[in-house]
Formats: sequence, C-alpha cells, structure tokens
Amino acid sequence: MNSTGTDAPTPSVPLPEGVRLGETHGVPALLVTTPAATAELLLDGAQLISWIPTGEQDLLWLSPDSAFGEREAVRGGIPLIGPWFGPGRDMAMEVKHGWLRNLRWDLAAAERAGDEVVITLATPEDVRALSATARFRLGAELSVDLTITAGPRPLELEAALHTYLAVGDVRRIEIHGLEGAAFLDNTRGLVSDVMPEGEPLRPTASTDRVVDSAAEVTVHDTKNARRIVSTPRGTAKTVVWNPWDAQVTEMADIPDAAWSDFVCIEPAIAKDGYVALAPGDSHRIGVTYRIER
Ligand SMILES: O=P(O)(O)OC[C@H]1O[C@@H](O)[C@H](O)[C@@H](O)[C@@H]1O
Repeated sequence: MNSTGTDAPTPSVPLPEGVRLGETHGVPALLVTTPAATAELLLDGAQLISWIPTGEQDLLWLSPDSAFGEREAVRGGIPLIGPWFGPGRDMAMEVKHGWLRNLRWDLAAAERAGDEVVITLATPEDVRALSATARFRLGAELSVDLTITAGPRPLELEAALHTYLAVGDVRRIEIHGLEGAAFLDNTRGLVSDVMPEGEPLRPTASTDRVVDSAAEVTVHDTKNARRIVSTPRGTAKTVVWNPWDAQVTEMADIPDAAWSDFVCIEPAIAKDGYVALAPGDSHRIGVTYRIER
C-alpha cells in the first residue's frame, strides 16, 4: 500500500469507523480497514483496486506499471466499463470500453453494518448522457453493483465489471461454470464457437471470449490453492480475457512477465446482450465474490 493521507481531501459525506478518504498511488481513494477486510477504492473510475479479506491474499490484480490520475484507465482491480463495451456494437467507438472508467466519481454515501462497509459512488452531476451509481459492499465477501440510468435520450447500454482476478499462474487455473456455452472469439475476428461440454476451460493461449452465459463461475487457482467464486446478477454475458505472452508486449501498462498473474472474468451486458433503456430508465449489473480454500 502506498497510502499517505497527509493532504487528504475532505469527504463530502460522513465516513464511518474503518473508512477514510486518503490517497493511494498519488490519487484520492477510500481506504477501508475493518476486522473483515481491507480495501482501496479510487474515485477515478470508481475503481476498486484492492480487496483483501482477512487472512487471504488480494482478490484483485493491479499492474505495477499502471497509470493513475484523472482520465487514465487504471490497469487492474475492477474497471467499470460502459456505456459501450470494447469498440461498441457497431465497432466504431474511438474510446475503447466507454468512458465510465475515465471519470472522477463523487462519494455519495458510506455506511457500516457490523464488519461490513457499504460505499456508494456516483457520476458527477455535469455528466448528462447518463447517471450511474456504483455500490461496493466490502466485508468477508465483496459485492459490486453498477446502476446506470439513461439521460434525456434512449440508451442502448453495454456495460461490464472488468475484474482482474489475481491468480498464481493463469496456465494453472480451471474456469468452471461456462461449459457448453456459445461464445464469440475475439482472438479470431469474433467467430462463433462453443465451449467444450463437461470440462472446465483451461487457458493455454491468448483468450478473449464473450461467452453467452450469466452463470456463476468458479476459478480454481491451483498455485494459490484457492477457489474464487464469481456470482453475477443482471448480466447476460461473461467475458474471459488474458493477453498471454505475445499480446502483452503491445501493452505499455503491463510488465511483459506479468501476464500470467491474472485472468479477467467480466460479468457483462455486451454485444446482443445489450439493454435498451428509455430516457430515465435504469439497469443494474452486479457481482458477488467469495474466496474458498
Ligand atoms: O486494454 P483495455 O481497453 O483495458 O482492454 C483490455 C481487454 O478487455 C477485454 O474485456 C476485451 O475483451 C479485450 O479485447 C481487451 O483487450
């Protein structure tokens, strides 16, 4: 942790015991310490970059080469993606993965219930195309819920919780729960394919799949001897991504040797799983994580 808190900004709402507004990596963040967990939540992108339930290693991977600061896309943790995914459904959007992750969000509420802390961040009022809240329930389990409300125009919404799960070695994981599901393979020009029946996905090469499933996914991390259970809600797809050893060399914010340290499992509404919102209508996507030994 790189927190100082010396010139900490003043919180806009009262903070409960165990939560403070300070700094990490030179940017403002909510810093959580309770008997159940520690966590770091950036105002930039409403991006959770660390959640460590007591006695565990971090759920989340954060690149040591990530950029930080207003409008930067932080590499790791849980980037909030929207209002489109990747280049958008028409493949024409210049800002990849939308702009939610490039906003500095406002602190809207922070509460404590026992050892759990619930923090809500909101998009700034001058953002008019949509409004959004991101709610983080931080305890022995982690829940993240992103609610997006269309502004004055209809919105064909894509969104994702682009979670970077920390794993011991991506070559030694099994991804359970997506067996037999159809997917679009983004390593092969979005060709349609089907996940094998009856066996988990064991990544062996660059993997970039938009899987037609909103099922619970369990990642068996052999090297760390733990299982990560990801339970989504309000989603239609699950994106599975790891760049592997060649694509990573094109990415300035991931050390070449670090590609095996994470896998992205992303609950999403994307491609034909988008949600059409009338002006003022909302949709919520969410996920709960637990770690099992
Ligand atoms: O580099 P970015 O914009 O954060 O995207 C990382 C990856 O995010 C994944 O969700 C996409 O499926 C990949 O195609 C993409 O490469």
